[in-house]
Order: sequence, then structure tokens, then C-alpha cells
Amino acid sequence: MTVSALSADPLWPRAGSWPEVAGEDWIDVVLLGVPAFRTSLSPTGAHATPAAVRDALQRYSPTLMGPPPVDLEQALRIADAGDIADPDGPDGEGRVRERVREMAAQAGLIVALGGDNSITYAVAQGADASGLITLDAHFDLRDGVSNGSPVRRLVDDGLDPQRIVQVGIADFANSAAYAHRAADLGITVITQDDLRRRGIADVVAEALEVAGAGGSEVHLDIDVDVCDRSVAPGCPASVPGGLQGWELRALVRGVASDPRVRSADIVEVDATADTPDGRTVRLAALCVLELLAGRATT
Ligand SMILES: N=CN[C@@H](CCC(=O)O)C(=O)O
Repeated sequence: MTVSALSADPLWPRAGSWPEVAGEDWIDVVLLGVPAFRTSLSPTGAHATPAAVRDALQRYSPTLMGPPPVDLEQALRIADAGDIADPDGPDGEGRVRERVREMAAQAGLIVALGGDNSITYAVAQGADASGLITLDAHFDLRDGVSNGSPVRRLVDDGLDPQRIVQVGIADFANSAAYAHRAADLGITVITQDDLRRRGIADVVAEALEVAGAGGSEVHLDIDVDVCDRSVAPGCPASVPGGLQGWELRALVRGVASDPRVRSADIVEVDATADTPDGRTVRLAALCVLELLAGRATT
């Protein structure tokens, strides 16, 4: 059955197809496509992903089960700001920063749909974030400009490493050099083993306390490659043994329920390599809905 056939039931509304941003009225959540892909270390078709996620949203309802059930599209004002054209490179990053800055004045939460993980740099800067939480298997502290370096670039530009929390760092997916770099900077690192031992609620509480200290704006970077490769085959760098889909979704909802979280990105999904059944794009779409769910419960 196609998504359009599923949409035929008037008693079963589908998520997505949100109106364009028009005028200057306040918006609770705005979607913004940032299809960067040119500096990815692994070749990727991540520029195809914003459109694919918008399509995949139609598979789901915007409804939390409660009880009572809550239609998030009734509870929140949601808009779609379209895609940033050619967001790679210094000019592209400038456009991302500028658009996110404009949206931050009008929206409670900006959801940037990547694209590869390089977008975290410009989106967090545009949102004027002074705290950062990453849900990611990798440190992203590499030298140079790529999907493996946004956290190092943010720190180089003045983001306080004491306000950075990295959740889901995986064994066999990072080097000792970058683990030492994170430790030397004073970044709070919560590995996948730590997460499993401590539980999601405890980790979310610490992440928000550290990143949100002082009541400042927090950016949430959702790199779907933190998930198990069976869950996220469309992420070039996902690892067998990673998080389950429900774990990522619970982390996203928990973090997004804090009003200090004003921006988020969903990255590293290559919609063109998402075999066998588009499950990574579906998970990314569910992360969008989890961000809405979190926002509705702030
Ligand atoms: N956020 C992802 N970072 C990975 C990217 C690797 C890849 O593209 O294969 C990293 O730095 O290792």
C-alpha cells in the first residue's frame, strides 16, 4: 500500500506537509532543510534526505497516545522554511547561519534536516547556542572541515567545551587521539556502555544540566549513526551494536522537552543508500516527531 493510499482515511491524519513560513507570527517549531554533503568523509547522498524525510513523515500520525491522545499538529504551530540552497562551503554556511538566525527570532525550536554532520557547525552558530548535546557515535573533533569536525570547529570559534555533552560515543568507532582531545578540552563524554548502565532519564538529566548551565540556549545534534547498523543502514558510519531506535527516540524526546533546547539537527542519513526498506529515513522522520513531542511537553 502506498503512502498516498494510506492517506485516504479522513479519521487518520498523517504528519507533515506543514505550511511555509509566512509573515512574522510566532512558530513553535520550524523545519529547515540543510542538504550539505560535499565534505563528508564517506561519499554520501545525504543531500537527498530532507525531501525523503518530508515524504516519510506521511507514514505516521502526529498523535501521541496519552491517554488522552494529543494531536501535535493541533497543539503546536509548525511551519516549513524549505531548504537552504547549496549549504556547503563558507558561503553556504553563511547562508545557513543567517537563515537560522532569522528563524530563531520567530520560532521556539528550529529543526535542521541534514545533510551530513558538517551542518551542526553553522546551525548551532546561527542559533547562538552556548551549550551542545550530541547523540552521536563519534566525537566529531577531527581537524579540517568535514562531517567529522563540527564540534572541534565550534570549540575553536569559542563554544565552551565545559558546556558540551557527547552521548553515545562508541567503541571501535573513534581513535585514542580524539578521546584524549575530548578529555583535555573538558567535554562530558557518555559512552554507549555508560548510557546502558545508567539509563536514559539519568543521562538526559545530566546532559541538560551541563549543556544548559546558566539557562543558555542549547543545540541538540542528532547523528543517526549512533544507532545500530540494523536500525540505521543508511548512515555510512553506523556500527553493529549501536543504540536501538527506541533508545534514540527516548533520548530525543527527553532532551527536547527542555525549553533551553532551541535548535536541533538530524544528520548523516543517506536516503540514496537506505536499503532494504528506507528504515533510516523513517527513523529520522520519527526523530522529527519526537522533537515535536518533547516541545509539546515543555
Ligand atoms: N559524524 C560523523 N563522524 C564520522 C564520519 C565518518 C564517515 O563519514 O565515514 C567520523 O568522524 O568518523
